[in-house]
Amino acid sequence: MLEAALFDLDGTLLDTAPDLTLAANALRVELGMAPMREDVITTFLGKGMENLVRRVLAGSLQIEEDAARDISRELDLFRHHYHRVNGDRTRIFDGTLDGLKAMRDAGIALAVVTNKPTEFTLPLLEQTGLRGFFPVVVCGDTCEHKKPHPQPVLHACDLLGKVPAQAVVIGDSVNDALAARAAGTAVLVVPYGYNEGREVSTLDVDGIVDSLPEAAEWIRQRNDPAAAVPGLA
Ligand SMILES: O=C(O)COP(=O)(O)O
Ligand SMILES: [Mg+2]
Repeated sequence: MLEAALFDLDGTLLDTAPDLTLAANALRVELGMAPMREDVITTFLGKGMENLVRRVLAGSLQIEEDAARDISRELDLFRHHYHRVNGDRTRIFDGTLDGLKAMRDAGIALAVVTNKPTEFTLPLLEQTGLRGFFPVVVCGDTCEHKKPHPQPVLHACDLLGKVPAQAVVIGDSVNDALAARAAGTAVLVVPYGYNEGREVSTLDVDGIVDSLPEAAEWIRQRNDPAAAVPGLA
């Protein structure tokens, strides 16, 4: 029985790419680099803020192996720019509210599991009116590891008092899929988010749902298979 749904934030609940692009380009311009297209920067999202800044500095999804290079100054600059615009052009995806309400009404415990740092996540959830849905919010700096590591997923399950077999991760990317599989939860993905430029059909998941109401229906049928097959009930 699925009793908990763990939501990715960027690309699943909220379309945050426009604000992240503004901040990324403000950083590039400040450092004397040309701004980049939003659709390209959108492919850099998913593995957390430090990875994003390394990709933005490299202008490429592939960052140099020199991942040890100290970028604390650039991270501070990015943080400053992102705080200035965070939320301004962010919008809630169609279906987010209806899907969350359907799951809440069905008694499903809801959590956010995002790679976005806490300092940007909580204001966004407040501003968009989503905070009240989530008794548990696990951010990119909550645990030692981020998605695709299973730790934040397992931590959210713990805080909700559920075991992984009772939970489904609902996300948009390879990072959600890998974290969920490693944690032992079910996993659904939406096709409208950010998957580092790749089709979600390439991912190892239990299902692709077009919207969060469809995810709520998937959970309902999974919990009550007879309901999906009239006549067998
Ligand atoms: O911060 C990121 O890189 C992406 O955040 P997400 O885990 O909510 O998609
Ligand atoms: Mg995401």
